[in-house]
Amino acid sequence: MQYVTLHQQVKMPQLGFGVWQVEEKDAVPSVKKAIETGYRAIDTAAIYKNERGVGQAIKESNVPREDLFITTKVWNTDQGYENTLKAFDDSLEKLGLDYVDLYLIHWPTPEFDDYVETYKAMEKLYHEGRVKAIGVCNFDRDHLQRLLDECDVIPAVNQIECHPYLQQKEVKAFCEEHGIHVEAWSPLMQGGDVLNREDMQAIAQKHNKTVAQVIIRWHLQNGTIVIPKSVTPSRIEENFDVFDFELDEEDMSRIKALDRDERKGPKPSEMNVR
Ligand SMILES: NC(=O)C1=CN([C@@H]2O[C@H](COP(=O)(O)OP(=O)(O)OC[C@H]3O[C@@H](n4cnc5c(N)ncnc54)[C@H](OP(=O)(O)O)[C@@H]3O)[C@@H](O)[C@H]2O)C=CC1
Ligand SMILES: O=C1CO[C@H](CO)[C@@H](O)[C@@H]1O
Repeated sequence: MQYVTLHQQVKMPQLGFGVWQVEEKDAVPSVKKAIETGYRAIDTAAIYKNERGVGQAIKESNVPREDLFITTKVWNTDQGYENTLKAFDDSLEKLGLDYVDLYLIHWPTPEFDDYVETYKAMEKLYHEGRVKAIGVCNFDRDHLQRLLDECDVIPAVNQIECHPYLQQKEVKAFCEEHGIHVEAWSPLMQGGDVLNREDMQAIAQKHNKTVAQVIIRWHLQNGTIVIPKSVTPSRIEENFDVFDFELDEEDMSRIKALDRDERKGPKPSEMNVR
């Protein structure tokens, strides 16, 4: 496993396991399978409604807590200082843990203008040692700049939609400049068309790998943290089997050329749902 070191000197596995759209009852076998396979980082969120299942799988895995890296997120309706503290307690209780490794703001929802207060509550949790690191999701440069100007703890991570069709050059450059790690959500474009492209299949065949493995490898070689989701045991294994090959410069530049600003999710500035 490869790790990145976050601002808070915490080590985070660069490859983790995402659990959006994994129902509570399926979260237990899926997360247990992931941990057995070797994943040590799990990415959940209050809104995924599976924190109890994730917590149960963690317990049943018998892997020491300190060897696991658990991320959860504060949902839009729980933003604001006091609400965030309550939402965190609720997530912790559901997970059955006494700390989480990374706590993230799920969306900036800029029209409500309360992500700074939300982040300040997360700073309190960080100073109390109840979260090892804090960060954000779906923050554009101007949202990040406000946190840098008005808060004390630099976000450890910005988790954003990122895959070959949406390579996020601008936000990535800003994050790199400020030492904020980029984490890719929907790294496989939710299992979409990109997996069926002939040019991607040619790269995969060259390395005797699948297109999904090539894309995960591309994220890793770009220095991005990556959290593919699957409830299919063979794919859970496949997505982890990416440490025995390397894409060459030609492969990397062919994938780079696929960037076309195509999203699966909303633009951060336009996601103002509460
Ligand atoms: N912060 C945020 O706003 C967001 C965060 N996320 C996080 O990122 C994680 C990953 O993103 P997600 O949107 O789930 O999408 P992914 O890009 O990880 O794709 C998941 C889909 O691809 C399929 N799949 C997985 N592996 C393979 C494979 N090897 N070959 C073919 N198909 C495959 C899965 O099918 P199956 O399960 O049936 O095997 C599933 O349908 C989420 O689970 C969540 O933790 C996601 C969205 C937004
Ligand atoms: O992580 C995510 C998946 O679930 C949410 C909706 O229920 C999305 O908005 C979010 O980006």
